[in-house]
Amino acid sequence: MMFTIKNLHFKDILEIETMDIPKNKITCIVGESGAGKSTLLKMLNIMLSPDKGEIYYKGKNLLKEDPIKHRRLVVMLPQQPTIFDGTIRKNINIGLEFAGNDVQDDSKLLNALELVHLAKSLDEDAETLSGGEKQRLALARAYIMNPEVFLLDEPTAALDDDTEDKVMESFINKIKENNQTAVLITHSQKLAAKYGENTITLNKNGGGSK
Ligand SMILES: Nc1ncnc2c1ncn2[C@@H]1O[C@H](COP(=O)(O)OP(=O)(O)OP(=O)(O)O)[C@@H](O)[C@H]1O
Repeated sequence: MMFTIKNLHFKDILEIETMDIPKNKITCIVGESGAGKSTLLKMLNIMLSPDKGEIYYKGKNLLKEDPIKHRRLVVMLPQQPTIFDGTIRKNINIGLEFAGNDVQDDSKLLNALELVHLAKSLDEDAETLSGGEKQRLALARAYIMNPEVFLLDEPTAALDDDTEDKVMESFINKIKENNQTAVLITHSQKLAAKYGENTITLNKNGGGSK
């Protein structure tokens, strides 16, 4: 297992007796708005801690792990990713910089842009991109960090169906090739049916079920 959760409570939002998230699989988290999907994802990245209970990452208790080190291995793409002033190049490299890693050269950055189907120059100002283009830029930023696990919060919410399909297909093929794991929140039944190998449904006012 990549993550194991036991007896987790968080305010009146999450109550999860037990939950397993497998390694090398695509896990989709589904459930109505407000059910706590983003809250759960943030806990897997130590952005939030439960009031009670334990979360284990590869058998280690997350509450005892260094969040900075953990976030090199487990990278989160938030629902509304931040775009920084400056070029596309800077915006892809900035995740590596924040993690204290070396930046990548242009050929690697261009590979990442290609993977997310963003046909733009690295010198272009990121601020001028559309909402869906910014979302793909942030996905490229997560990808280039080469983590063990991707936590993706509605990564294709700003994309049309056709682009969503292209981006997810190449992204997921790549992470399969690299033996990586993904946990992905989605409202798209189509996406969950096509790519989900494991589905977790969260219900409002409490628990998770499988
Ligand atoms: N740190 C927090 N403290 C208190 N309440 C919070 C906190 N974070 C989120 N909430 C509340 O918890 C509930 C679940 O929020 P969350 O964003 O996890 O839902 P979600 O399932 O991801 O929803 P959506 O599908 O709309 O994105 C919401 O009612 C939200 O207001």
